[in-house]
Amino acid sequence: MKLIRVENYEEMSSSAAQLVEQQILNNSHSVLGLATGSTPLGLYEQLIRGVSERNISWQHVQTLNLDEYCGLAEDHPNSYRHFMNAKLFRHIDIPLENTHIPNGKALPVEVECRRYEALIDEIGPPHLQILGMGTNGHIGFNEPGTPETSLTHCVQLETSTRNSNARFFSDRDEVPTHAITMGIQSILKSERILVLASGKKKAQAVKHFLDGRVSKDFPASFLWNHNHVTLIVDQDAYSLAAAEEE
Ligand SMILES: N[C@@H]1[C@@H](O)[C@H](O)[C@@H](COP(=O)(O)O)O[C@@H]1O
Repeated sequence: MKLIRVENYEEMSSSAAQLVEQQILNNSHSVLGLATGSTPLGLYEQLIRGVSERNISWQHVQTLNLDEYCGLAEDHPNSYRHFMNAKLFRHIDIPLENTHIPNGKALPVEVECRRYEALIDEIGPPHLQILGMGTNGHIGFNEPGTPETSLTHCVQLETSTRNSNARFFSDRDEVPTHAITMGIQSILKSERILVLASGKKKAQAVKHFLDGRVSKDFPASFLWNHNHVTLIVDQDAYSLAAAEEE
C-alpha cells in the first residue's frame, strides 16, 4: 500500500486528479471505477477543469460506478446516477452510454446485480478504481460483515450509513433502506485502487485501516489483499494515525 499524505482537501483532490488524468493519457480507452459521496467532489471539479485546461479527452473512457440506492429512479435528485451526471458526466466529453451505474429501479434486484457483475467483467475490470471510505469502514455500500468473496449484491444499509447520508435528503425517512453495490471481490478485481480520505470525521477510520489487520468487521481492510492500492489522506484524516506514531 502506498500512502500519500497531503495538507488538505484541495491537495488531496488535485493529487487524485493527476493520477486519474495520467491513467487516461496512458490509455485513452481506460475503464474507471467511480464513487459518490462528498469525498470525490473536489476530484471531479479538477477533472472537469482538466478537459479545458489540460486537453484531457474522455471520448473513449468507460466508467463503472460502485453503487446505487434501491428504489430511486435515475432522475431522482438523490440517485447516484443524478449525482454523477450533475457533478461530472454533464461537464466532460464522455458519451453517456459509456457511463455505467446499477439501475436502482430494476426488478428483480438479483437479476440487476448479476447483469452489473457481468458488465464489470465484460468492459472492465477498471484500470483504476476510486474509493471513499465510510466512517464505519464501508467501501461502496459494503457494510461491516460483508465477506471478501462478495460480488455485486443488494444490501440493507446500516443506521449509521443512513444517518450520515441523510444530509442529502429533505427527511431522514426518505433515505432508502437498501442499495445495490459492487461487492468486495468486484472491487478487488480492479487493476489499481485509489482511496481518498479527508477531514477529522475520517480520522478514526483511517487509523483503523492503517493498522493493517484484515477483518470483515472493517470492509476497507480487505484492500490490504490487493497489490496496487494508493491511499491519499489529508492532515485531518491522518491526525489519529499520526498521534499513534508519536
Ligand atoms: N456509498 C457511499 C460510499 O461510496 C462513500 O465512499 C461513503 C463516504 O461518503 P463521504 O465521501 O460523503 O464521506 O459513503 C457513501 O455511503
